[in-house]
Amino acid sequence: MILCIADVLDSPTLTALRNELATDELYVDGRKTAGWHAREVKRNEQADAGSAEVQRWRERVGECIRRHPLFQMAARPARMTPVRFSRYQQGMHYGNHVDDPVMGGEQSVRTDLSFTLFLESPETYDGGELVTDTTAGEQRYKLPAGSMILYPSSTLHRVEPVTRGQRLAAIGWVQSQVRDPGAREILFDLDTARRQLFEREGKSREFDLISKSLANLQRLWIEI
Ligand SMILES: O=C(O)CCC(=O)C(=O)O
Ligand SMILES: [Fe+2]
Repeated sequence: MILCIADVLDSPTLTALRNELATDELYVDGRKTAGWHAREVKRNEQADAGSAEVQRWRERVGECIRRHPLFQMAARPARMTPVRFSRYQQGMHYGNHVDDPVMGGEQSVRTDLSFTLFLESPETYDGGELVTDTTAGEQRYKLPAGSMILYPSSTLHRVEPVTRGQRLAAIGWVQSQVRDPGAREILFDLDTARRQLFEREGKSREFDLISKSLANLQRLWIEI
């Protein structure tokens, strides 16, 4: 399941964050954190370590993502990597690759889900689409600033070359409490359906039975 989540960051937060990330000195070559095969195709910059202020922003953005109700429902996060800020200036890109199955940090994270939170308005740059390359064909994503795409880390994907302006994004990886993507989607669908039912009819007998099933499926499938 691939999900786009709107309004993860509001406009004043985005403006403040873009100001913070406007300094060239913050960035290092993105190849530093790529696995040996991805390094071949990775041409971007990252503000990973940076100043104490950047560090605070990484935590703050991570919290905004973690707290988002739709992210909670879709990802069921057990662990997350620290958020990484990446910048693609004109000519930069990240060719087709698959993300490493385990990411380091203080804690290892099995990468079940990857996310990209777009930080620049799409009109301000050309190119820079995130492209997922699946057996069903390619899908291209270039979302409004503050919106995020959540996709299975098992997907082959790339970032198209930026041909004007710059692409700024916050990216990261999630280990889910529900390892199986099919099971995760069933929980997401049931939770969505019961919330819609509740909005329409309040706390009905049907709502209670779906809630019971949802809770019992979680007992079967959740690993903590
Ligand atoms: O910036 C993006 O949208 C994705 C970046 C990416 O694929 C990665 O860092 O592994
Ligand atoms: Fe990737």
